[in-house]
Formats: sequence, C-alpha cells, structure tokens
Amino acid sequence: MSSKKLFNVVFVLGGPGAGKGTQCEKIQETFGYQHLSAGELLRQERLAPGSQYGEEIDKHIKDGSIVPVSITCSLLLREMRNSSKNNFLVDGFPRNQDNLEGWNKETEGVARVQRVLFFNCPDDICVERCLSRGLTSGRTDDNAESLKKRIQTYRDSTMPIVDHFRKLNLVSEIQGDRSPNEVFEDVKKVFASLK
Ligand SMILES: Nc1ncnc2c1ncn2[C@@H]1O[C@H](COP(=O)(O)OP(=O)(O)O)[C@@H](O)[C@H]1O
Ligand SMILES: O=c1ccn([C@@H]2O[C@H](COP(=O)(O)OP(=O)(O)O)[C@@H](O)[C@H]2O)c(=O)[nH]1
Ligand SMILES: [Mg+2]
Repeated sequence: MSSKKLFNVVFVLGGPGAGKGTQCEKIQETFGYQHLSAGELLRQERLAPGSQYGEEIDKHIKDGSIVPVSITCSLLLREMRNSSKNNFLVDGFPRNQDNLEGWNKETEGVARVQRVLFFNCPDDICVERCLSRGLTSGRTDDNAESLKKRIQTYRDSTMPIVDHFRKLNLVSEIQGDRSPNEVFEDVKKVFASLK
C-alpha cells in the first residue's frame, strides 16, 4: 500500500465572468489553498518559448472551445508536483467530458476531489463583466463574439459536468451576482465545513 498523501483539489466552476478567479484569490489568501487557473496556465503556455501547443491553444481560446485535456491536465499536474502545498483550487476545469475523463485517468491515486464550488451567475451579468474586463485584460476572448461562443460552450459542455458532480453530492452552489465580499461570505461557510 502506498503511503503517499493525496492532493486535495477543489474544482471551481461557473460561466465566463462568474467570479471564479476573484473568489479563488480570496480563498488562497484566507485558507491557504494554492490557486491554479487552468485558463491562466494555458495562456502562459501559449507564450512559452518553444511551446508546440501555442497555436492550438490560441485558436481554442479565441473560439471559446476547449483545449484537449492532455495539455491542460499536464500543466495542472506540473504545478501541483512542483508545489510545497497539498491543497489546490483548480479554477475553470474540468470544462467538458474529455477534461473529466482525462483528469480521472491521470490523477487516480494522486488527487482527490474534495468539493466543487459552482458560481451561478446570469449570462447577461457574466457578459457585462467580461466586456469590462476586456478593456484592460488584453485577453483575446473578452469580446462580444468570443463571449457568445464561451457562453454556449459553458451551457452545452460544462453544465453537464456540474450536474455529474451534483449527483456525487460534491457541489456547493453559490449565487455569483452579488458583491465580491457578499459572495465570499458564502464561500467561507463552505471552506469552514470541508472534510
Ligand atoms: N462579485 C462581483 N461583482 C462585480 N464584478 C465582479 C465580481 N467578481 C468579479 N468581478 C469582476 O468581473 C470580471 C470577471 O471576474 P473573474 O473573477 O475574472 O471571473 P471568472 O474567472 O469567472 O471569469 C473581473 O473584471 C472582476 O473584477
Ligand atoms: O480547462 C480549461 C480552461 C480554459 N480553457 C480555455 O481557456 C479559455 C479561458 O478560460 P478561463 O477559465 O481563463 O476563462 P474565465 O471563465 O475565467 O473567463 C476558455 O474559454 C477555454 O478556451 C480550456 O480550454 N480548458
Ligand atoms: Mg477566470
């Protein structure tokens, strides 16, 4: 029997602009979980010198479609293995069935999903937030055209993953269309009761 400690992972899901990144920063500060944004890791990888995946990642991000799990999962696992932490927030992943299956395969005996935080936020507010973020983010996908596709991908591909975790009783759903501090009050309750 292996005595190796499993990584604890909290998945953080929700539409584009639902507030995942904002809340993850607060959780990291307050509860010491290391924040890993899958989207951010992909954006970095795209720019990494010599990366063979740059173009592929670029295209998916602009199209609001989802990068193959082998790429995303290896970036996440690299961060986890290089960290001194044992507790991680995996922000914006798994976004579809391919992500979920790849994760399950790659992390068996390595990580356990402790909880799934799901930030529920109406589409119009999500879009409005991303458009304002786009004024300064420099992101190629914070524009009306990409957002339409991202919302569709979220609805068609990510919601079934949330529902999968609901059946496993792992989802804590939090209403995201309130001020960041109000949202965080509910997030704190979830973390206070984590097992
Ligand atoms: N509760 C909130 N109320 C208003 N604006 C918010 C809230 N949470 C985040 N924002 C802003 O909305 C944009 C998207 O938030 P972010 O945390 O990046 O969301 P996500 O990671 O889900 O896309 C950012 O510009 C952020 O500052
Ligand atoms: O596991 C992931 C996470 C992100 N993305 C891509 O990266 C984009 C931006 O994701 P991010 O989570 O940064 O966006 P957010 O929801 O926070 O606005 C997505 O639309 C996808 O194209 C992906 O392919 N796989
Ligand atoms: Mg984000």
